[in-house]
Amino acid sequence: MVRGSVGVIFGETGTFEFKVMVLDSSKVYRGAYVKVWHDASSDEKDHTWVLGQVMAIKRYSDSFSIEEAMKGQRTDKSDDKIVAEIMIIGSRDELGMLRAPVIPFSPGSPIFAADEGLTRSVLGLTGNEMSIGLLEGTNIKVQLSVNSLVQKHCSILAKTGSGKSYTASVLLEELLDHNIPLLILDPHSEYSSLKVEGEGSQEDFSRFGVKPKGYGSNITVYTPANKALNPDADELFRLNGMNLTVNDLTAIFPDNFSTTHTGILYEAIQKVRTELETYTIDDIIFEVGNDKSKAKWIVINALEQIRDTNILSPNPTSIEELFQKGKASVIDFKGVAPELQSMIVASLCSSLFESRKLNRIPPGMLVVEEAHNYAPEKGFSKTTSTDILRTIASEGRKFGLGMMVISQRPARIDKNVLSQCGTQVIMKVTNPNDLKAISKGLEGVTSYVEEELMRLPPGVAMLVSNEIERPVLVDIRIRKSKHGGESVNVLKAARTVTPPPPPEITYNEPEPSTPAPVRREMPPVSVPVAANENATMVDVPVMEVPGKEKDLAPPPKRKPSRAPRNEAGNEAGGKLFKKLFGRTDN
Ligand SMILES: Nc1ncnc2c1ncn2[C@@H]1O[C@H](COP(=O)(O)OP(=O)(O)OP(=O)(O)O)[C@@H](O)[C@H]1O
Repeated sequence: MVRGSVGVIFGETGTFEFKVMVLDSSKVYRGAYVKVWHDASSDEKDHTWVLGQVMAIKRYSDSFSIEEAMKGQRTDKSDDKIVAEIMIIGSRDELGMLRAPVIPFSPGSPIFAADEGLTRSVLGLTGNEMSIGLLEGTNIKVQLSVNSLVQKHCSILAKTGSGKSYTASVLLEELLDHNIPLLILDPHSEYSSLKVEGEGSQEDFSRFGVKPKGYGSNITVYTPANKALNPDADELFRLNGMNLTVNDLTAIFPDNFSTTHTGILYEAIQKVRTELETYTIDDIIFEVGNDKSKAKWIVINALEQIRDTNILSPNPTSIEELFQKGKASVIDFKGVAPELQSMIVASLCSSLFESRKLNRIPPGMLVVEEAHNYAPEKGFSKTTSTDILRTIASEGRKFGLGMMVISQRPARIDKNVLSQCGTQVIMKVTNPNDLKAISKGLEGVTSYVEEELMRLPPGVAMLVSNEIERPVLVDIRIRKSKHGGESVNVLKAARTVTPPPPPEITYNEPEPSTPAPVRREMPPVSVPVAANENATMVDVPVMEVPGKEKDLAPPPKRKPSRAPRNEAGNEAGGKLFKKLFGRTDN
């Protein structure tokens, strides 16, 4: 036996694979990397170490009697034969190109456990900036390049509970350590825990060569709702409510505006613009009230719905505030209705892209959790945010705006978005449609890989990237910061004593002051509320409609059609507010 060899090639060999009789089963296991000296060619240039990987392993023995084994008398298993199937990956030539042997290996050649240098260079693991874990079954660090990850986008795909948000947070920690600005769209309040130092065994931290760390003041959590609904948020998130255009408004709830309604809105905004330098949604509502058609009520209703979300403000959250070097802004969508979420994503991402194009903000990364909800594949659903996410996916790299796409349903994400991701981190996936979507979108993903994905244990990911030669399995490192988004242990919760109810929240939301409107009291009248004009009638307060003789009078003073807002910045009790944010007691 050649010193250090872990097996010997036998049988028929090819240029893509060969079989090995295993001598040291602690070094040759499924997924292990091995090396073999190639000197079958007469050309000395081809004499080199070649890297291979164990794809399958079999064990057999024919030197025992079944009868004895059935009686449990087969205790000596030392004559078991272990056979491994090796797939040849190749070697690097003097130009750094990957080459596979053109002449098969000789049977009888010894194989060895691969060393770190060869494994790294042949696989192309040459990044040295972001440590995301260890090559599965080895102590070899897997490091990615920040530039490549951010510029060429990345995706993190896995079935629920397989470690998507954990892995995403590992990448985000690394990006924060490199001062990359992050904007995180967080539907489940999972990312605020980046603030807090992680817990875990010292052994785990040292295995991966990292130390616990909380990112504290580098993380700011914004709520598009309010602080009564989301007391953990640091700041309110608001969109610009001044000088809105027809497109701005119809994009919010597109289904609420037919062509007729858009026309009424257009006319009203044109008129408001001729009279006021700056105007609010209340001014538009008032002007729509001057329209003669019955259809105006639909428009007023839609505009009031938008106003009552309280997402519009004269003091909007600026992109410059959200996207800063070394900072992560988390938009926590807790308690925000899906249609409003996608409107916010559309508006926010458009501003982000425009600001980046104009170099008003530094290069950085947009992180989209549950991306199938914001950029769904055609045929699943329609959302206002799909177009801008597609644009960022296809054009973002030109401007240094990267996107991290995270989803548990790869089959349901817009293909144009998914296919633009140069780095894919895939964890356990079992749904056949999702597996198909992953393998369709990736080069080098074979049916072997699909099988591997179904069997991945938690915490292990398959890394597929333009930078590396073939998919590799990575044991994702422990988080430096605390993991959020743990699932609730229902049984444990049921067994614990119910705590006393929390103290009632009395919260005066410090909403920026809107210009105080003057209002008129109106009797209720019946108007249709659905998007079609023949819909059922309900009672709503109505604005005064100017009579014929009043048409000649100067334009009326702007007066919104509803009662003034209270100090908390909203009309507590608005039906839509309740629908969108779940409660109204703020
Ligand atoms: N690399 C890892 N090391 C240690 N634990 C991990 C790792 N990855 C995941 N876990 C554990 O697995 C659990 C599930 O992970 P995570 O919350 O990231 O799943 P998820 O896919 O985001 O789930 P969901 O779809 O429900 O949000 C967590 O409790 C986490 O502690």
